[in-house]
Amino acid sequence: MLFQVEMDVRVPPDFAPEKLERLKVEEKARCHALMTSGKWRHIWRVAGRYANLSIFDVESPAELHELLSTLPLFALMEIRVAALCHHPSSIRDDDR
Ligand SMILES: O=C(O)C[C@H]1C=CC(=O)O1
Repeated sequence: MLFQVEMDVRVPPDFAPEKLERLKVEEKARCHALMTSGKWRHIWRVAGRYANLSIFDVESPAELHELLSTLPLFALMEIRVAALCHHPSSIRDDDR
């Protein structure tokens, strides 16, 4: 199942810089692991914002929630999810 996920990172002004750096390193590693597994299919930076637009390919909404809610930066992110399905005009068979 494909989901569009938009993540806006909201760092409080008083957040400890060294803790943020550690979380960012952990987040990058988790992202790489999930991309390697195929579950995190794409990630793009949203120009002008500390945010990304991602595509996840998972078995269920429950699995997506588990993957997102255990991200190291989860507590600092505002996340919006949209379920995706094949468009009848699409000529691509790999976007189902
Ligand atoms: O930078 C971001 O968009 C937030 C988060 C998502 C992946 C990652 O490495 O950090």
